[in-house]
Amino acid sequence: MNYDYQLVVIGGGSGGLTVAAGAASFGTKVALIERKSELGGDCLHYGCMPSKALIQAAKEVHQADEVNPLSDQDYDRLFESSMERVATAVQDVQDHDSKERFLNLGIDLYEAEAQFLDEHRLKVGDEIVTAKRIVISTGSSPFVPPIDGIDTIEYLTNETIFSLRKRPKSLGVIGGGIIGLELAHAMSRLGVDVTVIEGGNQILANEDPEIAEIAGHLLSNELSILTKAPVQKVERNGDGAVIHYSKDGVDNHVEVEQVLVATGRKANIDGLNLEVAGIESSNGSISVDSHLRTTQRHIYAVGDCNGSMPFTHVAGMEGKVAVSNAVFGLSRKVSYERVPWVVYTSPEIYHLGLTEEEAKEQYGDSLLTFKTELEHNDRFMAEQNKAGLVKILTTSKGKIVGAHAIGEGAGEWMQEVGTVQALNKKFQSISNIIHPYPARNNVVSQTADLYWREKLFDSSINKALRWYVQTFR
Ligand SMILES: Cc1cc2nc3c(=O)[nH]c(=O)nc-3n(C[C@H](O)[C@H](O)[C@H](O)COP(=O)(O)OP(=O)(O)OC[C@H]3O[C@@H](n4cnc5c(N)ncnc54)[C@H](O)[C@@H]3O)c2cc1C
Ligand SMILES: NC(=O)c1ccc[n+]([C@@H]2O[C@H](COP(=O)([O-])OP(=O)(O)OC[C@H]3O[C@@H](n4cnc5c(N)ncnc54)[C@H](O)[C@@H]3O)[C@@H](O)[C@H]2O)c1
Repeated sequence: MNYDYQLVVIGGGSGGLTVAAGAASFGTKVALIERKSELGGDCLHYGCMPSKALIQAAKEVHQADEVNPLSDQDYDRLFESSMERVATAVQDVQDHDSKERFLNLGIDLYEAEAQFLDEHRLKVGDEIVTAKRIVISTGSSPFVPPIDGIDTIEYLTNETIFSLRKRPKSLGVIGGGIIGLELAHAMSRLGVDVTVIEGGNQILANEDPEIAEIAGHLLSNELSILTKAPVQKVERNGDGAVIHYSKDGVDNHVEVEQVLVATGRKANIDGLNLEVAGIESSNGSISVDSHLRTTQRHIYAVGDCNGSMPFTHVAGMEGKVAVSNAVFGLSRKVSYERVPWVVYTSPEIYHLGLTEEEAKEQYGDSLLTFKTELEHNDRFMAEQNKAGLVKILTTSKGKIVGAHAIGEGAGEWMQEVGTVQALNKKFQSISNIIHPYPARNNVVSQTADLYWREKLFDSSINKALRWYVQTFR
């Protein structure tokens, strides 16, 4: 059978753009279908980019306030200009991800919603497009739980919060995950009175509990955080809202001007008509095997829509694997073991691999844990940024199984551990790398030195060496 395209990609976000550009650069005849008028997806328009722009603007406002306390009028003005700055930043990246760039790669662009008619045919607006192979990369949207009264208020999500121009006096954030905390912290630094209400036992449920506890403690200096406080009901209150939650079995409430719902994500699969193409889903996401193939061997799914790990760098990594498999017919597998992530609160949190609890369960007594508190590092002392911790988990031979840190800039300097792990080197090898003093990554080599202290200085080898030196030298 002849097809219109060798490859059709559905969704022009982080995953879809990687696949379309990668496949086209190897001569594949590619169509990219995106329902929105611009390419870039969630990361560019409602996610990574606007949130990081906002975090930076808010950090600068916070620093200004520390030097010279800001008035209400100052905050109103700076809130508006920070939001304008976010829009400019998004536009800058948009220009880079322009349609022209993809058209110049020889890709045909369709601006329409795609829907399967069968396993090789798609309805794209008024047209029918046929494809030999298909990659689905339709991303995810905010999941809004069925909280009583939620439809009676005008709540914000990550899709609407960046459109605010007027500073709300107060904001209730339902959900203390990454989205909730990054945005809550930025908003509080822009002069908004923020309360985060998290139903679970800890904020940042996926973080190592010790790191999450430090984060909760530090963030509480700038905003209110409630844990073990599931939100049960919301009500309209004039132009604002009342959020009802229960804490320790006692019902309580908070009155706020605006509500941000940050309670997780749901894959964008509803309108795709997956059933007619024989594509199965499970727990609301498209089911894929380790080659990213769906239940139809010629159809792949990458990024947030397959429910693996909802990060841009994962969508990109999966996109590259999908290109290898769909374009070259290889059988490359995905692995999530070495995927780091960063929470861009201030200070930042770096996460790689297993938490201490998970690692203990897997490695038992053979697990080694190396920790350095930032207050024991010269640079962090010099900068008076002493709050924070580095925690590395290794096997007895030094294989890195988990790496966690909270500290100023941790997202950058901790990646050294991720790089060493990716190169299949042992943690202690960092000890032999000369770090410029006093770069912040000295705290990583300082932590690696602890491995040698444990292995050499406190061991029987050390006793033998001491005996040798004292007896013969
Ligand atoms: C507030 C926030 C902050 C974030 N910050 C970070 C961060 O700092 N670092 C990080 O790694 N990740 C971050 N993420 C996560 C990141 O945005 C996502 O993991 C990433 O965008 C997923 O890429 P994707 O290609 O799977 O989906 P998307 O980028 O969402 O792209 C999917 C595209 O498919 C289109 N589409 C959907 N259905 C159809 C259809 N039927 N037909 C045609 N088109 C369709 C959509 O319009 C969309 O453009 C953040 C997310 C949020 C919400
Ligand atoms: N820096 C980054 O890389 C970055 C930034 C933002 C988002 N992301 C990605 O987006 C994903 C989704 O983030 P998220 O924060 O929306 O989801 P999440 O699942 O991490 O957090 C949602 C939180 O909401 C809580 N919750 C749910 N219902 C509740 C209720 N009724 N009352 C109180 N609390 C309730 C949950 O217990 C949970 O802790 C992240 O896991 C991450 O992969 C990444």
